[in-house]
Amino acid sequence: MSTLSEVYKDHPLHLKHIIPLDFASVGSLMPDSHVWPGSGDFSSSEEEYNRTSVPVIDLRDPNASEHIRRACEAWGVFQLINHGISPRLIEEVEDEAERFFALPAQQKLKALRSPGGATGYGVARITPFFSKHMWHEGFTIMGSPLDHAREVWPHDHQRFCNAMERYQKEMKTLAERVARLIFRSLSINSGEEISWLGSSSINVSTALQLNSYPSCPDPNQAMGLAPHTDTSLLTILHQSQTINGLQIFRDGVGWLPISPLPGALFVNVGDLFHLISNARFSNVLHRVVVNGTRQRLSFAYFYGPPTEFVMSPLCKGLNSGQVPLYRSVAVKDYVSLKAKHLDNALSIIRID
Ligand SMILES: O=C(O)CCC(=O)C(=O)O
Ligand SMILES: [Fe+2]
Repeated sequence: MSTLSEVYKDHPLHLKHIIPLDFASVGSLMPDSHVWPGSGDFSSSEEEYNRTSVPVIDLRDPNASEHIRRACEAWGVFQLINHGISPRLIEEVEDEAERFFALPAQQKLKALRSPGGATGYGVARITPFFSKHMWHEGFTIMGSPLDHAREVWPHDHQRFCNAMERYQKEMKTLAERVARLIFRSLSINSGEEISWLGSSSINVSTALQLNSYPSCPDPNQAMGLAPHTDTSLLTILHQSQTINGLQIFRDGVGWLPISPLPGALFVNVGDLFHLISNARFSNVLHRVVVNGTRQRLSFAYFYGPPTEFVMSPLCKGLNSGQVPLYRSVAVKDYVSLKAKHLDNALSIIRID
């Protein structure tokens, strides 16, 4: 059975699309490579609207599944509270991520993602689709980060590895719980479609992405992370508690900032739940803007079915008379399609 890393091996990248800028060496002048044409003003006056409107789901609520269904239909995102992830663990991951991103560029490059690799230090995977670079550096982890971490810290990598491994373990359990609630909201409680969910012997597709957005000399000309949807079933995001940056796109409204809600994790529907729900759930388009004074960190945990699993719009999720909008596709083939086409991957498998 192929892993997510093996799928990415078929889509090697050029080093110029892997190596981040040495942000610490940038003075007050933006390098042209990072100036986005027509980016203009990223601020939004919708902050209050967002604060009151993005659904907040309490995982202890007995009706959580129903609330999540409504949130996935109307928004494709929600803030999750009482999720059970210990604040202490989140702090540890923050400390370790900060320790890594604060290293001199030379040191960080020791963990550089290889051209055919999926894990390690580098720019966002979506970089080749844009003519300008993003104001961002990342570290992708799938399971143990030991191989990369010991290159960076030959004698002091254990605390980084421990924090990242424990965080992924807890995130996996949480993602399973949330996925089960979402499937239940589609009337899928058992059966072939979710036979992989929660199984200890079947490898689900997961990745932990540590994101760092350094402070920027001209935030209005830079892009933290360009607009994209996630390839996952769902994504669980922790973001720095006091710094805005993430924005979601709402039809008829435009870009809305997602202010961090203290203690909450932010969940968004990815392409795969959009497909499985036959487009009932929105795979929300999102981006990240940067700020002029502070570095922002976020940790995205991507969760999906095993790579061999074939997804199709679920029959039970379809009301009678509805037709499937997408063709069936194996997770690995969809990941490949997205690696090649980014914005068009879903339209390629759409049934006209
Ligand atoms: O930094 C964020 O808030 C979002 C990160 C994100 O969208 C991603 O890693 O896919
Ligand atoms: Fe994302």
